[in-house]
Amino acid sequence: MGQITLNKVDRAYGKLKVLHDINLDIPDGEFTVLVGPSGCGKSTLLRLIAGLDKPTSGEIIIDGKDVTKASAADRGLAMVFQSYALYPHMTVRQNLAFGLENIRMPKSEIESRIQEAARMLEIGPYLDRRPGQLSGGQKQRVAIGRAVVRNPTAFLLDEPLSNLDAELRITMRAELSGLHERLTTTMVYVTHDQVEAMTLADRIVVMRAGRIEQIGKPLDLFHRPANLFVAGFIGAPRMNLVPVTVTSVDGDAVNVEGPGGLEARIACKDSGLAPGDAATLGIRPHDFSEGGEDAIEAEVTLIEALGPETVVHANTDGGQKLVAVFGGGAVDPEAERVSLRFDPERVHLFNSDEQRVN
Ligand SMILES: Nc1ncnc2c1ncn2[C@@H]1O[C@H](COP(=O)(O)OP(=O)(O)OP(=O)(O)O)[C@@H](O)[C@H]1O
Repeated sequence: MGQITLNKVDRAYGKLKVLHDINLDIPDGEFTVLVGPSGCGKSTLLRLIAGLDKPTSGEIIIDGKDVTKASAADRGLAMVFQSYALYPHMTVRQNLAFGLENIRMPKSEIESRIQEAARMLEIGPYLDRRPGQLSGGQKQRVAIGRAVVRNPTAFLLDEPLSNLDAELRITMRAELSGLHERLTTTMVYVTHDQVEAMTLADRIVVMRAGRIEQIGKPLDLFHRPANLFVAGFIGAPRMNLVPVTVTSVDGDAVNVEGPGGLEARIACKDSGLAPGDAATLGIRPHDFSEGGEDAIEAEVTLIEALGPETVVHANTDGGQKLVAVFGGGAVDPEAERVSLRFDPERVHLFNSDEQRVN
């Protein structure tokens, strides 16, 4: 089992409140990823679950048991850190065995767990080396191995891949995903890398300034962000956020106008918007196509030809910056102006409280 529940959890350091009213239910076996900008409280939340820190108020329940006041050792969880946290003077084998020897596990059981973890993580050839004789990727495998041998109720991983180079991160990402599939153990994973979040998570928890903004499956967050913050945070390049004015509202649509001659009729019922209201139109860079009627005219500021894709940066006549992504070769790399068209069915409309209304 590995069901984790947080009820009304707050954490303050003196007067600084870093977590506000966190309510989160992580089902057994789920891969949950906590994302958000630097300083939003992801690591603090993970440390509270781990028992390395205690909430100022609220409760933490693991498998139906209130562990709010329990020590880290009594929670049956295993943590993996960005910095690996291996003992430098011990061999890999000793690093893996250390926690198990401390709880006086029989030697034969320790050895069989080490062999199993070594096989799973392909670290068998390095068991007699010290951490200083390993590459970054190998060290991180050992750090994960040390968690695996403990057979924990849940894995808590704090940016485990951020010290690795780009190529290795991709490999390790796939391996972590495979590990979760094999072990089916709950994993709670902190990252600020949204590709990691999108590819690893069963559910993503998006945080901002100590609060949860939205919890959902990766593609639900991408297609149905609850608010402007989540819309801007999930997806790369970032969603274009264009200020618009509501010109009219009828039963099932809102008409808006904006910079560069932008005019759009967006299907939405009960938006609460009225003519004259300020709103924000969200358009994903991949949802633009070139030219046609109703297009937004803009001056090109940069074209990045990446091969399979071309990223166009442009400024509308009203000074609105836009980013559009087209297929490779779809745009003349020397173009000075561009006409950007979007499908009103694919855009997002946000009210002045930053909530999505369509
Ligand atoms: N021991 C502490 N004392 C005082 N403030 C702290 C302490 N630990 C964390 N904070 C503050 O709490 C806030 C949240 O920090 P936390 O490390 O949880 O953020 P994070 O989202 O994990 O950030 P990052 O992505 O940069 O690691 C920050 O403003 C940080 O300065």
